[in-house]
This record gives sequence, C-alpha cells and structure tokens, in this order.
Amino acid sequence: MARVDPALAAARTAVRADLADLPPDATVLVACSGGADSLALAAVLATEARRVARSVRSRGHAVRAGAVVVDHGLVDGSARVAERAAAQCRDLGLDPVVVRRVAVAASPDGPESAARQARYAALDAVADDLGATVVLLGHTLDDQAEQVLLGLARGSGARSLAGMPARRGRYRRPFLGLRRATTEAVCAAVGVEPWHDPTNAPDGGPLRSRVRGHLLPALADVLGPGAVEALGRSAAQLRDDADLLDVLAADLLARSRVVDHDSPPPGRTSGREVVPRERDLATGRATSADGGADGGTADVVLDVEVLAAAPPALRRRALRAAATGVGCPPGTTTARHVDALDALVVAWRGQGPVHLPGDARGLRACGRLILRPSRTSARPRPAPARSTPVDQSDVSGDLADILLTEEQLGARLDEMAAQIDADYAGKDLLLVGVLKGAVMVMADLSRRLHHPVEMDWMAVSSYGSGTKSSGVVRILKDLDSDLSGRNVLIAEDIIDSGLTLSWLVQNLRSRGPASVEIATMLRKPDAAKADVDVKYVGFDIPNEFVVGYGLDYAEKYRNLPFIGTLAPHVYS
Ligand SMILES: O=P(O)(O)OC[C@H]1O[C@H](OP(=O)(O)OP(=O)(O)O)[C@H](O)[C@@H]1O
Ligand code: HPA
Repeated sequence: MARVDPALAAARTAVRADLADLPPDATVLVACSGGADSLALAAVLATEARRVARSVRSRGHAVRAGAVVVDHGLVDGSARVAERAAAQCRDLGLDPVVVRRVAVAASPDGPESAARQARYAALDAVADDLGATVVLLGHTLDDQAEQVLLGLARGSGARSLAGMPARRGRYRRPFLGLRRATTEAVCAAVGVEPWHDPTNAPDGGPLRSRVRGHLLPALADVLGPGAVEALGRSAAQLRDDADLLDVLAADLLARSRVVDHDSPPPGRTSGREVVPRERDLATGRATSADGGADGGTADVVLDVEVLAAAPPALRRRALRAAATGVGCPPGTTTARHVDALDALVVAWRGQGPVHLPGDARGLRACGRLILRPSRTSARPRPAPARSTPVDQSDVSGDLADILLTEEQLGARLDEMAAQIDADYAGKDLLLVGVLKGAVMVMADLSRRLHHPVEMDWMAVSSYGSGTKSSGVVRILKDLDSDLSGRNVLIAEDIIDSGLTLSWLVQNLRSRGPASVEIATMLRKPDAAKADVDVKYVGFDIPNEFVVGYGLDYAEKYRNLPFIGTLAPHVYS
C-alpha cells in the first residue's frame, strides 16, 4: 500500500473531522485565493468529497464540494490570478467553481478591512446562491499566531487576542491547528503550484507580512520551535475566557439598562426606584428597551450605579457593547473610546459628552449614562420638554428632574445661531444680555454666530430670591450703548410670566432703535401673563421652576451646565 504523505494525512484528518457533522448531500465550498493554504484546502476537500461519495454510494448521497475565488481587483493581473486559481480548483475535481470580482470601497478602517468586508459579502452571496451549508477557509496556526501578535502590538484585550474562531456561522477553518509548512507540503504532495502573492513580501509589505516574514521566525529562534503553537494555545484559552466575559457583560448591560417601570430590569427589586419609561431627550420619542434593536436610532440609557458596581472587565465590555449597539462601528471603537465612557461612570467630574465613532455620543446626566446614536435629522424643537429623574448624589438632592441636557442646549443654540446669522445678514447687530440669568445664553449664542456683533448688558430683576415674579421690574444696571438706529436682539434665559420682557421691550423701543427682537433659551407658555412677541425660542417648557444654565434659585445653581427642575422641598 502506498505511503500517504504525513502532511496530506494531517490535512485530511483535519478536514474530515470538520465535515463529520454535515447532513447528507450538503454543499461545501472552499474560499480559494490560489495561495498555498487555500489551495491545499481545496485539494483536500476534493479528495474527502470523493471519499464520502465512495463510502455512501450505496445510499445515494454525497457531499457537493465547490470553490469560490474572490478577485479583489486591487492589483494589476488580479483577474488572471483568480482564473488560474479557479482552473486549479476545477482540475482538482471541485464543482461548481465560481469567480466573483468585488469592488473594494474605501473604508475608515483601512484597506485590509475593506477588502475583508467585500470578500465576506461575496462569499456569503455565492454560498446563498448555491445553498452551501459550509464555507471552508484556509487559515492556519501561523495565521492565528500572527493575529495574536498583531493584537498584542495594538494593546488589545482578550477578545482580539483570542484570534480567529475555528467556526463562526457557516465559516469553518479546519487548518487552524496546522502549520503553514503543512499546507505547502500538501500542495507539493498533490502536485499543485500555489500562487505567491507579491504584495505579501516580508519587506515593505503590509504589517502582517512583516510579522510573518521576520517576527515569527525571530520568535522561533529566541523562544524555540514551539512558539507558534504556544501563541495558538493562548488564543484558544483566551477565547474561552472572552466568551464567558461576553455573556456576563451582556447580563450586566441588561441589568443596567433603564427600562419601563412596569418591567424592572433583571436583578432589580420592584419598589427600589420607580423609573418612568425612558424617552429620547431630544425628540420626546420613547427609547426602545433593547437600545438599538430598532436600527440603532434610539438612545441606550444605563444606570450609572449598576455599572459602577461591576468589575471593570465586565463594565468595559458592557460599555463597548452599548456603543456598538447605537451604531459605533466595532472596527473603529477603540479602548480610548471605552476609557472615556468608563470615566463618565467611575471618574465623573462633570465632563462633557464623549464623541464616538459613527457620530454617536455618550453623555452622563442624572445618574444615567446615555449612549446616543448619530441623529442629524432629529434636533430639539421649541416643543414641550419633559423630565428625567435625577441622581440625587449628583445634585445634592436639590433637583427633582433634569429637563434639558447640556448637549440639547448646545444643539439648539447651533440652530438658533444659524437662523440669526441668516436673518441679520448685512445688518448691524447689538446683543443685549439681561443679567444675570442670560450670561450663559449670551456667551454660548454669541460664540456660535458668524455675524459680527456688539454686546451690552442690562441688569433687571423681578424675582428677588423667590420663585414667583413680583411683577415689579427694577433696572439694576442700564445699557452703556445708545440704541438709536440699532438692531437690538435681547438674549434671555427664560420668559416665564413675560412681565420682565414685555416691560423691557417697551423700554428699549422707546430709545429709538431700528428693531428690537428677543432670543430666549426657554419659555413657559402656560405661565404667560403678558403677551411677548419672541422671535427665537430654544425650548417651550412646562410651568415648573427651573434652575441651571444661568437660572438661579436664591443665586444658586446658575453654573449647572444643564437645566433641571428644583425639588419643591428646596423652596417650600
Ligand atoms: O417672564 P418673567 O416672569 O418676568 O421672568 C423672566 C425673568 O426672570 C429671570 O430673571 P430674574 O429676575 O430671576 O433675575 P436674574 O436674571 O438675575 O436671575 C430671567 O432672567 C428673566 O429676566
Ligand atoms: N427659574 C429661575 N429663574 C426664573 C424662572 C425659573 O423658572 N422663571 C423666571 N425666573
């Protein structure tokens, strides 16, 4: 009996083991580039398919074994290389053999990632067309070791260091336990000449090629011949660890999610805290409890307390999953982004929103971490704002609700500034700020204007240290400017009863300006006692006493970056 080449025997054993669970008449495809690994896999698959056909002939079923060759079209002559590989697959007895040319689009994740995405899309499409149960990939233990080293060089975590899985979905990698030398020996044994990709040259090629050409041999020199196998074993162990951590992190994410109070999150005892159904703070739309299952358009709202109590390994994984859940591309969501989100949870000092890939954002308000997907179309309108419960520890128990986040205020100011720029194009503009409440609006609005402006200030008061207007407006400081012929725009924080502004507009109009208009961040339509014509309104809000963003109660809370509702116990 002819002696079977040991490399071929090892390769056949690996493929046979991987196909053992296939149903009768399954279609198996091999993804073949024409390189040594995938060509060896194609040869072994063809041999194994013939063996199965022989052994089951009497029962009338077999494995249909074919190949897909993806032409990435990235280098001259790629079509020729693809056709050569396809011809070799046909010669080996594979049928059908399909060549697919793909267009590799530019990707922020880099050309390798873009090519990978295009390749898998093509493989999936062909597998679907042919009804293939399994697609075999030719990655070897050397590829796995390279993957681990590249991950280490990036400072990656366990998931990345776990390398490639032996199986995922319809994809299987039967050679993941075999060295590349084995696949080269298989090619020699079956008499097929693999293609050597010139772009994989160890010098000047992609990083992976340099790792392959220089680093792996150096590791073997220094650490001994088992270095590649050792890296593969580490990857396998880390895969088990990462799988477990992912399950635990998914559980943490579910427990920390703020959902409808009718269905408290798992782990919460009912009655601990009544949490109203979370709504999108910007649009008032309800937020889906699964945070992103509706296409990633809803906020994911998480309870900071629950997250902070979790071990960092789980918390960071949960944060990453939450970010990808609102549409952050996994490839560009890095440890740096996760660090910044984590700081919102465990190192909170009032920092602003974290900008995430995919134009998503993470922000903290009222003991909630809010992951917000990119939302260019739905900006805050002058519509009733509504409340979210406040974490008492953040605001010392003085606030009942947060009404508008810093981010919402900023986004609305962007819109107001654009409108003002357009309306006053070609005209002079004097901004009049009403002290003290309007300082924030004045500062933030004026800096968003492209229009050149002058600023002046007036101080009036009708509230003193109470929560109800006295109705008597007093000028505490008058303007320095002469208003004759000027376009005056009053910048205000709030129009409540309207008594202050109706008085002020009359007062300023009596000074001979060309125009007097009002821009206010907030307005309380239900509190109006005087009619005030307001040209620019940030938000209409309910008739509750609010503080923050310049608004005070007894001179406190003006420096809160958001607007909240004062708890009645503070003023009652
Ligand atoms: O519509 P109204 O009921 O008249 O209320 C609006 C006014 O009240 C606030 O000022 P406040 O008198 O509290 O002084 P402040 O700006 O120094 O806080 C606010 O800045 C407005 O000027
Ligand atoms: N809060 C603070 N100051 C105010 C308010 C308010 O709701 N209304 C008028 N001045």
